[in-house]
Amino acid sequence: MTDLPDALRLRNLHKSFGKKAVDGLDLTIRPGEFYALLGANGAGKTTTLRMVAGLLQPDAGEIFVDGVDARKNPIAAKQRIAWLPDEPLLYDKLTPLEYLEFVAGLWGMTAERAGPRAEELLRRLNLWEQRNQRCEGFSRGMRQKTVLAGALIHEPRLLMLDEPLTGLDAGAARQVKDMLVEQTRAGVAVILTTHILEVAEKIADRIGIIADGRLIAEGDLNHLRSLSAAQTASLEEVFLDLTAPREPGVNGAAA
Ligand SMILES: Nc1ncnc2c1ncn2[C@@H]1O[C@H](COP(=O)(O)OP(=O)(O)OP(=O)(O)O)[C@@H](O)[C@H]1O
Repeated sequence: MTDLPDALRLRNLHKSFGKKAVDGLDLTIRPGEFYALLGANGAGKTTTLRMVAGLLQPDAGEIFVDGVDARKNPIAAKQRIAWLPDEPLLYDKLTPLEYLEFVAGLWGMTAERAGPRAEELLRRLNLWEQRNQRCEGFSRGMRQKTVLAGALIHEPRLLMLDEPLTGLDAGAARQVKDMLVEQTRAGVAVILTTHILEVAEKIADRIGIIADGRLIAEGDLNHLRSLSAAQTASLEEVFLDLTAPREPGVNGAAA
């Protein structure tokens, strides 16, 4: 395991839209690691993930995915990535099975490889019974599970999810969370953004806190607690403490 390349390595990543959105970000995620990226609205989380997914061009910096330089070899990098945006596109007139066939076709997968993989994913996410129903009548949870299956069809090494649990009921959220943890056990690295701090607290191996496009703290919950002036129990309190605006000369958050 140790000689595997990092699932994701960002070095000195920059992106500005007039105002800096990502400002010299360094981030490393190991294979099989579950990483939660936290930050207030506008902190730069989505911009970071969109650059990794190849949807936005960085102004500067390095992006390596599973050892592949994503800026030099974007296609090879994309083949290793699954990207689930916060408002994923699902074709309502397709059934889950047709949707997975469509996505597999975009990846150039053969029917021999895609068919069993689609069945495995749909069964695992409790969608097999609905495999031939059009997605147009689906609940938010069923839609989210369908796009998650689509994101995983090509067996990516790095799974990136932007707010994947927002709006899901407890049952659907549990199925998605279980699926993500299962992926990490199979060696897939997972990075997700979430405002549901309990998810990060309970599932993540490591948590990164981003503010103004910079990583201001990173580690497991105990480590983050040790950085917080409050040293309080919940991640919510630690997060609020580390991201609170500081008066000059006040110690607290890690630089
Ligand atoms: N396409 C864009 N054009 C102009 N500004 C943008 C664009 N995308 C993001 N920004 C700005 O970049 C900054 C970072 O935004 P980003 O969406 O990455 O934050 P975020 O941490 O994902 O926030 P949220 O939790 O609200 O999703 C914000 O100031 C945002 O307004």
